[in-house]
Amino acid sequence: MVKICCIGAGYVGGPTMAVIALKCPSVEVAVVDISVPRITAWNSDQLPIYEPGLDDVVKQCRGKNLFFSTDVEKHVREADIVFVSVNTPTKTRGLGAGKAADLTYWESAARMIADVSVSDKIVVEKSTVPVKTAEAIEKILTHNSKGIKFQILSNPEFLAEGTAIEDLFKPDRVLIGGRETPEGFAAVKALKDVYSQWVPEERILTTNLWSAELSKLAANAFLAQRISSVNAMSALCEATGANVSEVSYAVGKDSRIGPKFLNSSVGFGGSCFQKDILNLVYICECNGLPEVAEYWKQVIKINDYQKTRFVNRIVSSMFNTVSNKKIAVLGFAFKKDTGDTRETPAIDVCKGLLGDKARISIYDPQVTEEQIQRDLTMNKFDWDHPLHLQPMSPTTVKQVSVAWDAYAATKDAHGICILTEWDEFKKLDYEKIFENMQKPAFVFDGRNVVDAEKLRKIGFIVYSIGKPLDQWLKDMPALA
Ligand SMILES: NC(=O)C1=CN([C@@H]2O[C@H](COP(=O)(O)OP(=O)(O)OC[C@H]3O[C@@H](n4cnc5c(N)ncnc54)[C@H](O)[C@@H]3O)[C@@H](O)[C@H]2O)C=CC1
Ligand SMILES: O=C(O)[C@H]1O[C@H](OP(=O)(O)OP(=O)(O)OC[C@H]2O[C@@H](n3ccc(=O)[nH]c3=O)[C@H](O)[C@@H]2O)[C@H](O)[C@@H](O)[C@@H]1O
Repeated sequence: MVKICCIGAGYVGGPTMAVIALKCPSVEVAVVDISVPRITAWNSDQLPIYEPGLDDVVKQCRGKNLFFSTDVEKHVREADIVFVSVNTPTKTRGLGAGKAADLTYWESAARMIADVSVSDKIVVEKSTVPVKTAEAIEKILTHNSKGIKFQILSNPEFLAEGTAIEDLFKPDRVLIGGRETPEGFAAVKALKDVYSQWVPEERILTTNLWSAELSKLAANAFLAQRISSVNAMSALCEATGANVSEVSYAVGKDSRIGPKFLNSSVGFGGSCFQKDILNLVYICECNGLPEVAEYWKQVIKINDYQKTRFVNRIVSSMFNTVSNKKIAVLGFAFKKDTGDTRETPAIDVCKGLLGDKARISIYDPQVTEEQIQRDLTMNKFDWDHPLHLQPMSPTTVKQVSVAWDAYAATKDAHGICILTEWDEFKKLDYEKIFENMQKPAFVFDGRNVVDAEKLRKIGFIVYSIGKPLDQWLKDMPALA
């Protein structure tokens, strides 16, 4: 029986391994982590991450061929294939701070693998890493290996949160990069044999190591670039009276461009887009390509601009001050169908409003009060370290409260900001909400989820990102 061990039981390691266990009953899969609470949660009825369909998959395999454990060394020692899916945060100190990937967790995992191994192993990079990381990992493993042979593969993950199980069941592609040597080809084949138990042959792409590593960074950069492109257009739409949804639709109808990933928003969030682009920028700079670095930096600049623009629009529409006004924030997660708040645009928007002394009442169906308070007090990039290593800030932001539903959050509010596209926000009783708000009552829709015309008929002043502006908003222009 092939034994797989995955180091890192997070958003990638957990779901990916659960699906491998489900689809490959003859493979034994152990997912290990240094975080005790995380592993305890994986072994309970309350899984540590919210992901549609995940509970079902875990329930079918856990205890049969899927195990979650903190005994990292034992499972690594026994495994034939070791996936490494640990954090690769942005460095906050030293060389490359604010851009380069911090490979501390990766390096310590590699050293541990070398220390405990007593048989040959395939080591798979599942985390997103800078191109050429495999070379460094190979050095660590071979210099400490006591004669044991390691083959390094790059097998980046392309799942998106909220649709992880669907994405893993039917991936657009699985990418495996390896050394172009007989041993390298054999390792690639061994991993391919795992995926080919449910992924059609033509969707499993094999490349050299560097192409696989770089393709992951490139894919995220291209995806984020599309959002920044449409968000840049949203600003121009507001200035000209064009409607960004109509523009996206018309542009996306070109089969060379395609319709997906063209929704204008308050900005992209999530643990990876910004981190991976910063990493790409750093790699370009290190390789003497400042023009290329500058090109990709712009994707992040536009994303920051979009969040700032949104805050400025709120403040300027409300007579240029939100001081002591209650603003209801609907949605805090970085997208719907996840409780993940890493790098969510809601953090920057809330901080912007707090900077103007607003009182904020937040409702999100999947995010806890503790998480929101931590997010609003944590330093940038601290969120991407293992949970037990994150600073536990004892301070809470007094002007922020967390409500149990959208009606409580919006009661007596002056304005509503919609920051996550949860389906339930489309179906709220906005007449009731309007009655219970201060007047004039504002809705700032950062996700274009509400029917703006319907809300205007109720009496709201509505701002929908990238859409023609109400007369009120035209009369109160926002500085970008
Ligand atoms: N979240 C996502 O949707 C995607 C993430 N990725 C990449 O996958 C990697 C992991 O991301 P997530 O799963 O989101 O992170 P995560 O933070 O949810 O999980 C990482 C886990 O690794 C554990 N860990 C860290 N060092 C360890 C060590 N030395 N030994 C054992 N466990 C250790 C942490 O405790 C944590 O539970 C990152 O490189 C990320 O860029 C790639 C595709 C999608
Ligand atoms: O490497 C990763 O971590 C993953 O990053 C993204 O997945 P994820 O961040 O989970 O979610 P996305 O659906 O890509 O959304 C990212 C952000 O962009 C925003 N977005 C997305 C699409 C769109 O049209 N407009 C838009 O603003 C979302 O609301 C969200 O804030 C990629 O889609 C995955 O392929 C990749 O594996």
